[in-house]
Amino acid sequence: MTDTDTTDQVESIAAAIDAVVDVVARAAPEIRSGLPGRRVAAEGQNPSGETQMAADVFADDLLCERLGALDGVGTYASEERETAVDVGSGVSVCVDPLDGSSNLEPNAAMGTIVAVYDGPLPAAGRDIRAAAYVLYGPITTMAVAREGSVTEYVIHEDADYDVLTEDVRLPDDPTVYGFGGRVPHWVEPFEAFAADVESDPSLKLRYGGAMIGDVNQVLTYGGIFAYPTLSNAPEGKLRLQFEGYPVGYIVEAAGGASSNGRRSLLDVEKDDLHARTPVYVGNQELIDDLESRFAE
Ligand SMILES: O=P(O)(O)OC[C@H]1O[C@](O)(COP(=O)(O)O)[C@@H](O)[C@@H]1O
Ligand SMILES: [Mg+2]
Ligand SMILES: [Mg+2]
Repeated sequence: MTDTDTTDQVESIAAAIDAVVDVVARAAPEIRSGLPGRRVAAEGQNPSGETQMAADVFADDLLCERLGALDGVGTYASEERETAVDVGSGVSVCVDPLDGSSNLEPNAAMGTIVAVYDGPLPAAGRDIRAAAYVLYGPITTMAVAREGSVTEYVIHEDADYDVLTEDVRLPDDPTVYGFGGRVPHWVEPFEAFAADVESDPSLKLRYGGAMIGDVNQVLTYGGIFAYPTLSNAPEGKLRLQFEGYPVGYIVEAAGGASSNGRRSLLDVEKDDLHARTPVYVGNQELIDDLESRFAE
């Protein structure tokens, strides 16, 4: 491969990332406005064995169609479909079309997550070139991580979007934590860590049940989000390609840390597209402390 090829490749990946981010931002108001009639179960289950909501299927179909049509996108995969779809040549795009869709019924926050990999799927964490999430909160925002920095945008109803914050950084002094999974299923090292976090007077529980909402609080206030290993599910619940890698990449690009309990999420490798992983993301010192419990 020549130097020119390498430069061309870098440029075409950057152009594909620009296009993916633009499509996701512009689709967000449409996804949001498509939710009201779709807060009901669809017929099928997703490959993780979870009941799909009509909104999961709707968002997946819409994103597959729009992202799959882009020049420079080679593969589309999502949490909602068994196998990746070959859509051309270029980067691989992995999507969690609706993150936290069990929040549809109680009308609480949800997200859309996208990861762009330079390589075939299932990709390695270090193949990730960009990651983004949309947060459907009281307003619609989007965080985009690429080249080691995170930019936050506000997305307007007409699908235009503006920069809110450049170079988003986790605050140095963490104040929030949110831990998923049933407490009786937490394992001893995590229980001990959680007990210390709970007794720290500078930290308070803020847990909303959609990873993207909970992670965005960590990005905003500093702290830690975990969906941990569980005694009845050692790999936890969240999926590496669609949730673990992108959220780890975003939090690390914002100056925080990510872990599966032992190493950065980006260094975890699994050869199943829908493989799960424990997820711990937040301020470096909290992740270091967490990892030290699992190392004991
Ligand atoms: O229902 P539980 O066990 O509280 O799990 C909550 C976690 O599951 C998720 O909803 C999984 O994501 P999906 O909604 O995309 O399946 C996370 O957003 C959230 O952190
Ligand atoms: Mg999810
Ligand atoms: Mg989902």
